[in-house]
Amino acid sequence: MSKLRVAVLGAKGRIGSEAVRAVEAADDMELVAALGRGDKLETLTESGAQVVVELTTPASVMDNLDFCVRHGIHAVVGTTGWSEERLAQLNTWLADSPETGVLIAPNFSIGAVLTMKFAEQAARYFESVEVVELHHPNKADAPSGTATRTAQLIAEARRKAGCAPQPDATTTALDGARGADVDGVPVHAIRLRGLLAHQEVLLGGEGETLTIRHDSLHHSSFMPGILLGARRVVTTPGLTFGLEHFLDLN
Ligand SMILES: NC(=O)c1ccc[n+]([C@@H]2O[C@H](COP(=O)([O-])OP(=O)(O)OC[C@H]3O[C@@H](n4cnc5c(N)ncnc54)[C@H](O)[C@@H]3O)[C@@H](O)[C@H]2O)c1
Ligand SMILES: O=C(O)C1=N[C@H](C(=O)O)CCC1
Repeated sequence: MSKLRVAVLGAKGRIGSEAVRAVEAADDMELVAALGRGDKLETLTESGAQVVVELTTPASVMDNLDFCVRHGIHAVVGTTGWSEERLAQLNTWLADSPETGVLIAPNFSIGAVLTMKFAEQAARYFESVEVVELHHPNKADAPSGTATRTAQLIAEARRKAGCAPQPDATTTALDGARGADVDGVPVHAIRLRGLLAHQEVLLGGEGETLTIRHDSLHHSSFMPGILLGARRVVTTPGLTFGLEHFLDLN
């Protein structure tokens, strides 16, 4: 059977360099290009890449995806910074290239995907819910893509269940003291040397609390998800948001 021809964008970065090694080690894949900042995107077409693993920066990701989708190259995207406007733009490009698949995964680690799922399930049973994400201090964006997605899933679950707004008597607060408001859910971002990627979802009800915590201790935690994404995206046209859609979680 022929091997899947995979390219990595952001190949010298923290997660990109790990992805290069993971693709090289996968029996069913061939690494055909490993591009860094300033490298020509035409290398992707010249190398016959079928799937691009996009692990760059929010400033670069849209131009890279524009190129990939225009050339019918599928993409697995871990880069953060997704807004409704960006997703709409990407969907417009995909409409002109209906065979092409793009997976955007706020987090590729199975534990983080399960954290999001468990938080979504638990959200409607508790009066209060807040998200704390903790990352290495080289991270460029806050809150993390994972925390943003977690908060959105929680908010949606609470809306569907008709939950009342969260109790919070705070009337005076220093800017930022109550975190960022993501769809009504407070999200707090910690940046600390020694950490990689961690998240706690704190839920509180009368007389009890529930804490759901996940820790990525090494970039290797993201690799099975990236490889699964690359295998599945080639037969899944259009936009898929979240690795959970490629996992049998129900
Ligand atoms: N979804 C996930 O599971 C997951 C996990 C870890 C990191 N991330 C995200 O992945 C992104 C990268 O994270 P990182 O920690 O590796 O950052 P990093 O800064 O270490 O790496 C980014 C790399 O991309 C390169 N780059 C920038 N523009 C480029 C371009 N146009 N073409 C090719 N390369 C380009 C940079 O030079 C750098 O080497 C961030 O958005 C981060 O949040 C996602
Ligand atoms: O290290 C990072 O940067 C990470 N970014 C993603 C996010 O913003 O959620 C996933 C975890 C690691």
